[in-house]
Amino acid sequence: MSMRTAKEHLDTILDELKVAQRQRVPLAEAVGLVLAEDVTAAVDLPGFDNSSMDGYAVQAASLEGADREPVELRIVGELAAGVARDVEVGPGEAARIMTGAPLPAGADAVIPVEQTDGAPDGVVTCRAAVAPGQFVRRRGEDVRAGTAVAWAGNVVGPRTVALIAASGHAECVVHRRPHVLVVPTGDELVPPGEPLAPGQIHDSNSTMLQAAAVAAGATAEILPAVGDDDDALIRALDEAMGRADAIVTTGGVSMGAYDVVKSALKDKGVDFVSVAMQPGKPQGFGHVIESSTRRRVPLFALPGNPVSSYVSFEVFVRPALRRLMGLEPEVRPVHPAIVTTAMRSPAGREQFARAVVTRDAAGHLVAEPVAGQGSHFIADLSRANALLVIPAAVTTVAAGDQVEVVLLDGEVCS
Ligand SMILES: Nc1nc2c(c(=O)[nH]1)N[C@H]1C(S)=C(S)[C@@H](COP(=O)(O)OP(=O)(O)OC[C@H]3O[C@@H](n4cnc5c(N)ncnc54)[C@H](O)[C@@H]3O)O[C@H]1N2
Ligand code: MOO
Repeated sequence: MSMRTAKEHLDTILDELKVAQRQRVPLAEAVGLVLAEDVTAAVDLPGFDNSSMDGYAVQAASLEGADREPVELRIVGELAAGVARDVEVGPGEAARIMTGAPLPAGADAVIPVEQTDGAPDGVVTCRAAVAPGQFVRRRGEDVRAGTAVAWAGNVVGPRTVALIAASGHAECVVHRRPHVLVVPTGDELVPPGEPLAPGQIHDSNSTMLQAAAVAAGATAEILPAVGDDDDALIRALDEAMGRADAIVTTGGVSMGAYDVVKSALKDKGVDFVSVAMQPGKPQGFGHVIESSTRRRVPLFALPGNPVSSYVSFEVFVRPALRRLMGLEPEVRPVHPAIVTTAMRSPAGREQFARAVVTRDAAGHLVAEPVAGQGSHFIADLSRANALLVIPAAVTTVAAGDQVEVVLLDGEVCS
């Protein structure tokens, strides 16, 4: 087995991945995805001159001096939001108007109802002058029909979908959301919630990897655990890979007598390598080919130890899924933090230790490594909110040293 750095392994993976195909989807399904085409407004925004206040549409000239001496105007009609503009306002006239209703022909301003006696019909008494254009939202002042409102490469969020919807579209073209197949392996695995026989454990990696894939923006499903049998693994993959954009297996990649993923896939396009990192040393990556369609699907063979599996997903699979989705950046940012306790790290292996990161009174990040740094400590993995990254050349870290941390849940609390 060749030995490579985590960065080299990630670069190898990213080099071999292409951004997912484009697909037209309803706006609600586009959130979190990247636009593959510019979006052009089909309509002006606002679509017509309209009122920003409940009040009366008037000619501003009719209310000259109304701030000194109230002016009476004849009510010639009423406009609610959603109605056609079938009223005309002349000098000395007013039309009762609601917020969002079209400004009637002839009117050039709106006096808010609070500055009048609020008469529903007949004559309205106005106690303020208005400037031309006051409380009028002009057609096209926000967006002109035919102009671009969102661009290929933009990540679609709630505000983008508001604009695209207002601009006249129910759908947009994005890079497809990848679907991930999570494939647990090992005769010892039992689905969560089921009773355990001697030697068995609950399959916790699958749920973890599915959740991590969904958190990264993909959809994911879990296949029934495959036993330590090469043919069973190949059959399971071939049956399901038609619906997958990426496959993540867990377990069966090290040196054991029953390491099924490695033995079944090493001649089927997957490279098994040792990565100079801890945890996560044994890794597999390559493209497997669906026998009926010859379609190539990227496959990540992650180690079975729960912490190794999680760290491998974070360091390799998450950036890869983002690449498939056309998202940047590929990796989470690193931040400086002060470590609270001394640590040792193996020579020649980059360490991704788990830590609880908080903010001190001065606002600096402080990283407390969790007690259990072995690859099987699920409780400490769950408690941690950061990976503390120790470079391969560093073997000891003293309390108070500055280290680099990757925050797993975004911001930290103090
Ligand atoms: N002789 C050697 N042994 C091992 C080496 C080595 O270099 N030489 N590497 C160790 C390292 S590092 C790792 S990491 C693991 C990787 O093991 P595998 O990927 O082959 O995984 P398994 O042997 O199938 O399982 C390891 C461990 O994880 C548990 N497991 C597996 N799947 C799940 C699951 N879905 N949910 C929860 N837990 C799971 C499994 O029961 C084992 O305890 O190899 C070391 N050994
Ligand atoms: O590399 Mo293994 O992933 O240490 O536990």
